[in-house]
Amino acid sequence: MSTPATRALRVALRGDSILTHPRFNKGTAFPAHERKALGLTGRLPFRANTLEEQCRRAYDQLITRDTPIRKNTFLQSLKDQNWTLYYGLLSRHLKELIPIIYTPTQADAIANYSHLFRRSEGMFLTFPNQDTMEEDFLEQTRGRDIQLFVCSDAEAILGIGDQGVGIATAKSAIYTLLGGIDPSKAISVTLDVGTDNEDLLNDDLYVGWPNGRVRGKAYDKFIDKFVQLVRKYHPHSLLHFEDFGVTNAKRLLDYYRDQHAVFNDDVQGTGAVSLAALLTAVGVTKSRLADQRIVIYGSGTAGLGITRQLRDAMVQIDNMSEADANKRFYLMDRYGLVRQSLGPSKIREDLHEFVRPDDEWTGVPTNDKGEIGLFDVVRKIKPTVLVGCSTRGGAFTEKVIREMAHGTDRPIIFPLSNPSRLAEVDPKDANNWTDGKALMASGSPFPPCKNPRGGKDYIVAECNNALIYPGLGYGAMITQARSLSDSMIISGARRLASLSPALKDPDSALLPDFAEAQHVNTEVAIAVAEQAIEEGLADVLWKKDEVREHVVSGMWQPVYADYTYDQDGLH
Ligand SMILES: NC(=O)c1ccc[n+]([C@@H]2O[C@H](COP(=O)([O-])OP(=O)(O)OC[C@H]3O[C@@H](n4cnc5c(N)ncnc54)[C@H](O)[C@@H]3O)[C@@H](O)[C@H]2O)c1
Ligand SMILES: O=C(O)C[C@H](O)C(=O)O
Ligand SMILES: [Mn+2]
Repeated sequence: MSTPATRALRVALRGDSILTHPRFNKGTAFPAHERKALGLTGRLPFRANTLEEQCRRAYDQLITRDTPIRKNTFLQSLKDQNWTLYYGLLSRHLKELIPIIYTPTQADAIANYSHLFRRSEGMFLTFPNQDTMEEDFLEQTRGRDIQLFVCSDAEAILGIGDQGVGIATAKSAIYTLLGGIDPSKAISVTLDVGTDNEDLLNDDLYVGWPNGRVRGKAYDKFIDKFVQLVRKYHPHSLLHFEDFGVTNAKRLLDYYRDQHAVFNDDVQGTGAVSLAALLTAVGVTKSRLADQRIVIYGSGTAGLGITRQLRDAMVQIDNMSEADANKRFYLMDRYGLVRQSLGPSKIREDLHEFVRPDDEWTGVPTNDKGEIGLFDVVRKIKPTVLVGCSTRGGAFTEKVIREMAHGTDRPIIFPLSNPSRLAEVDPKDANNWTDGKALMASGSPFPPCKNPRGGKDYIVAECNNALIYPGLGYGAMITQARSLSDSMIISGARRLASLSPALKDPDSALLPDFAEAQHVNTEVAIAVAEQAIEEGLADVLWKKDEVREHVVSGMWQPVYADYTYDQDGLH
């Protein structure tokens, strides 16, 4: 039975209003009987197309756009018109189009958001309007079964910093594309608390709130007001945090994780995908996680998230004590190696477990500020693993990489900073400098590398959290898990690692290709759902052997539904 409100909405969805509604619109794919029932016969050209034909036409239009950013704006318009066609097209050209709607092109789209702006998408909750936040929230969510909120305050967008507004919509689209989440059940939320980006503040066309960033108690109160609305009206939803600044990301995650199913992608998603890549790499080098000496270059949100995830995996998988596992890590930041004598003014409190003692470094050269740089760290400790999440493009110089290759046979090198120009090293260079011995994975997509010793090209795995976060999130959502536990995340990472090509052929990529990203995320979701049930965190009563079927059948697919229409409206 439809309520008067939904009936009114259904009856209203006729004619132009259905053609301009991206969720229900089929464009030329409306069949004759639906055209007749919905008042569309005179609004559409005669011939009805299949989705396949529409995808062909859209693709032909897309490829006339000659730059990635023009392709991105074209696809954004398509998304505003017709979700089924948009996701149908992306699914048919996954590998080619993910870099257009997501990393790396998304970085340019966000940096130019105010100038490319055509139509708003998702929810905007802005600091000066906080008195009406509940009304504004309900205006878009009332009566809807929202299962996923993807929110960002845009303080640390990829490696390009404070952008005021942006990112949540692309991350949400990837959930649908790769994780099968119904786009009508997901909502992206911009939490606009201002920006400290002077270029934006001086730009007359900037669409966000032109004010310095709100911080401290006022910021916390604003965020809390939003989180409490999510909890009150959608207690079973997943709340995904994206690209918050380093002073907020982990703090908010820790604060809310016992209250609601929250997930921070930069901390946990990045930790999980990096763990999967490293599990495969140590399989190739026939060693254990616990045997590695790991340098984390850039100890911000992602750097610490990766460190803690790898550390926890050493404890869980290799039965190491936490204290011993902590010692396998050498964290670095803009002031060099994170070591005792830097003092509390430089070392954030959450890095304390990983601070190196000074006596370990006597005799090692320092700069005039007493800092130890990457080359000297590499020379002294001979790392087996070097991870970059510093936003410093080119920081892994030839000298550093060659030194690393002196100390270990198969250097494991992950330049994870995005977009491409911020990668700590171009994999092609690292490949040459190590004579093709490096085992690599990068945050943005890079082409395969020629093998300097002949033989087949080396495929650089794309170690981007999009290979796992849609599955982690969907696995938690479909089981209505009360939280997304560390064990659920480790299960997802292990499942991802088990699908890596390098497991079968050590010369292959460390992670599955993004062309497989839908299948991979489905498998991750199954592993996460199984673990949620095993841990007693799930709110569903499925037996283990039923999980796969529930996960797969619950996924939203970009295919047109048949509409029926009666006096109650559209169904
Ligand atoms: N591949 C992925 O899936 C993935 C996921 C998350 C983040 N990232 C990338 O990682 C990078 C960092 O993201 P974040 O969210 O952690 O940002 P962040 O700002 O929290 O962290 C960056 C850290 O690098 C440090 N840093 C800056 N200059 C440095 C230098 N010269 N040497 C050493 N450290 C330096 C900063 O002080 C900071 O602590 C971004 O480029 C982002 O795109 C990639
Ligand atoms: O957005 C991405 O491509 C990955 C990651 O979340 C990032 O912040 O770089
Ligand atoms: Mn991110």
